[in-house]
Amino acid sequence: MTVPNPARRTSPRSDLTTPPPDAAEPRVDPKAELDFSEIGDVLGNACFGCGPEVPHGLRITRTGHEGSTSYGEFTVIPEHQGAPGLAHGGILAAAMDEILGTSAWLLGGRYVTGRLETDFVRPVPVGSRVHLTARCTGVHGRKAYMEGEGRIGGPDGPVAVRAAAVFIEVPLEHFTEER
Ligand SMILES: CCCCCCCCCCCCCCCC(=O)SCCNC(=O)CCNC(=O)[C@H](O)C(C)(C)COP(=O)(O)OP(=O)(O)OC[C@H]1O[C@@H](n2cnc3c(N)ncnc32)[C@H](O)[C@@H]1OP(=O)(O)O
Repeated sequence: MTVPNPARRTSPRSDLTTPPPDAAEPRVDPKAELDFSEIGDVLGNACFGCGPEVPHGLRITRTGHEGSTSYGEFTVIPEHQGAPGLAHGGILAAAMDEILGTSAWLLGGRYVTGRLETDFVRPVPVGSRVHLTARCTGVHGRKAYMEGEGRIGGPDGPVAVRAAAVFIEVPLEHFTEER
């Protein structure tokens, strides 16, 4: 298996996903926190990332949060394969999108992913349990800056994937208007 180069940069952030100096500290909305366990109900269980019965979906389980830092897990199944025996990179990016979106949800607004940057640090074998963590690093206007990682071999195992993102707050009409 390829050994990650320790000299490689340790953050996937570009300038676009780095909060500006005047960004505000993230504040968890107590209402969003209360709804945290009911996100599945909000999404109607059809979400590719977290729908518990979506065929071949990621079926990410949200395992808890501390402040805006949220935790989740999923198992890479054969249908998530890219190269033989290994998770497809797009699947790992989708998993990061989901957990980053969960932390954005805790801020209380309706956020969508504007930009998602991903570093694939080590291959993830099919059958792996991936432990996901995400946090908000700052809020600036409608933009929430997010970062996180996915580990294999346990919650404290080596990092396999890192991501940074900008989520943009949108009005309800974003989801309801006809297109
Ligand atoms: C889905 C959630 C449902 C909620 C239910 C509960 C959820 C519970 C957890 C579930 C977790 C799910 C996690 C999956 C989350 C997705 O996967 S969401 C789906 C993927 N994303 C999309 O479909 C978004 C598609 N894009 C768009 O609709 C529009 O481009 C956007 C993002 C709304 C922005 O358009 P806009 O409203 O016209 O905003 P705009 O004025 O252009 O930009 C506003 C600011 O954002 C900045 N910005 C805009 N785009 C970018 C960008 N790509 N990069 C950097 N900055 C940007 C602008 O520079 C601007 O900055 P300032 O000038 O204010 O400093």
